[in-house]
Amino acid sequence: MSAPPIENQKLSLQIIGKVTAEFATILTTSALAFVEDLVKQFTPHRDELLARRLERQQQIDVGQLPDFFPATAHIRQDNWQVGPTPADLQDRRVEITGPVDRKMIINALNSGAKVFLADFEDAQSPTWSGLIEGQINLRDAVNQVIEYHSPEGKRYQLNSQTATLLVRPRGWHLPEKHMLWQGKPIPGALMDFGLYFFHNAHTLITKGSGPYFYLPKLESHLEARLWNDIFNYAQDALEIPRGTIKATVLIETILGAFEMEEMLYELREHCVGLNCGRWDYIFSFIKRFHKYPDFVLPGREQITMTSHFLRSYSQKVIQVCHRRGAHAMGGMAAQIPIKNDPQANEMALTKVRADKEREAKDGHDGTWVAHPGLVPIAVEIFNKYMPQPNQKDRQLETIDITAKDLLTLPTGNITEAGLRNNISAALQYLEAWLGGNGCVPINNLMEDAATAEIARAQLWQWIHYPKGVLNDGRKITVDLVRQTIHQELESIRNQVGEPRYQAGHYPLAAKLLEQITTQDEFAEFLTLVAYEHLP
Ligand SMILES: CC(=O)SCCNC(=O)CCNC(=O)[C@H](O)C(C)(C)COP(=O)(O)OP(=O)(O)OC[C@H]1O[C@@H](n2cnc3c(N)ncnc32)[C@H](O)[C@@H]1OP(=O)(O)O
Ligand SMILES: O=CC(=O)O
Ligand SMILES: [Mg+2]
Repeated sequence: MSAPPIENQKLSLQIIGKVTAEFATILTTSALAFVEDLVKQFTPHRDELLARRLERQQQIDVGQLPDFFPATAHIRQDNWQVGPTPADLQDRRVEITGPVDRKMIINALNSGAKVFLADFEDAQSPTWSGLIEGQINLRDAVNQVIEYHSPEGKRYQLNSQTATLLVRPRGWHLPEKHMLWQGKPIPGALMDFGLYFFHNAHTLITKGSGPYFYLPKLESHLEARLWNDIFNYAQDALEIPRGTIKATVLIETILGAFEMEEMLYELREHCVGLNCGRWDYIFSFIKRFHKYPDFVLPGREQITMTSHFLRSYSQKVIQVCHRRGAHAMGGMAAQIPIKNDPQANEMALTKVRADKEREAKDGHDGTWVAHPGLVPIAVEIFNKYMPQPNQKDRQLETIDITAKDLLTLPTGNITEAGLRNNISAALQYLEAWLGGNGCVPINNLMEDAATAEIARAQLWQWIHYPKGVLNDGRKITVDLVRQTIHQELESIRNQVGEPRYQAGHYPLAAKLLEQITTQDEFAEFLTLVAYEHLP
């Protein structure tokens, strides 16, 4: 299917957000016509697939546990490979991620990592200004003219050698309320993908790179097929050969784990890898089984990648990817460097090292880091275990991961410290997110939308089921959570001081957290609830 010429189209997309002179360089008539085309072509199907997610949830709610589909067994058995991997994606040993903030984009591209994932998703609060500024920043980065002057007088610009750029658009669930089509918010993913692709695809190709994407939170191979259709449509519209776009799919939902091979198949012309998005994966595990009183997980600090269900899933990702010629990317350790406390810092770095070492030894072809200070550590470990650009030739055919492995509950307990940490982290994260910041350090850990989802999902689960009991015997109740939210809010208020507290969004964060954890219904996404309050 090829798109009609953009110049002949009459624009019916409505822009509700502010359009400054600088924003107008992104929100051009041609770019908006392109986004509008994508929206017209693909929104109805996106809506159907979101409805299908709810149907799957209803099936699970009545006891149908997920399993590998008999109907797609031929895809898992047949002989096929993904399309070729471009030269600048062959070696992905360390990928740094970060929001589309101007300074951070420069720092990340200069960090020494092989790849930079510029994030419109877990690490980005989707304010209108933040998103459009992010598009400006990315365009300037692609054109190698990006600069930043800090208030302290420091000047930032790109090094001669930089990381390969990958962009992660928002997940299918997130709307963009500042762009309306037929009076309704458009899918945020189509805005992020459409604007970035329209403005940068040709330049990237000319530079010898390409339009590369990370695809988040997919729940089924049909959702992967939708992205494939979008890629074909977009490439045809801009007269770019099909197969030029290269994507990496995050396996970060429990249902997606049962269809990872099918997802790779659907996107085989466009897909070069899968990634273990461990944080959303844990969240998805809690969410999809939230009706099961026995599926109550221990405190999130105890759910590590060595837990059977997570280790099994990461091994499955490696097995599937290597069988099909794709990169099997590892995930993000939550630890970040700790300033002014060498001992605590060393302990954090030891945890990061152990995580990266396990990934490299297991067969991952690369990993994620959250901070430039972690790049040399991860590089050193992957250099040691993977001197070659990747280890795709390592086949894990003797490993047999079953549905039971993927559904084995992690063991552990729930402590008061864990309860307080979930409440405090969710409160502080939500407050930051409502203020336009999508990734923050809290207690020396990186917290983003995925980790905050785990925190609030656990609180809901612990309140609602008999197994939600602290290790000192106290049942976690609505009253206990309310009272602890209040206490943690006061403690944060003392810590940040009155001016910061008054200028921030703390009471709203507390209200939303209380609502989402104590209500009967399990909210599909925290970010959807909070988005109503975002400018
Ligand atoms: C579950 C998932 O989806 S994981 C993927 C999503 N999450 C992310 O992308 C995490 C990204 N990381 C971050 O946002 C940050 O590292 C944080 C918020 C965790 C910590 O940030 P800070 O407290 O500002 O870190 P810190 O003060 O140590 O930063 C030192 C320098 O490194 C820079 N920096 C820190 N993290 C990054 C990053 N990820 N990319 C680029 N630069 C970074 C800072 O901008 C700062 O630069 P400067 O010295 O030039 O001013
Ligand atoms: O996106 C990554 C995750 O862990 O979630
Ligand atoms: Mg994620």
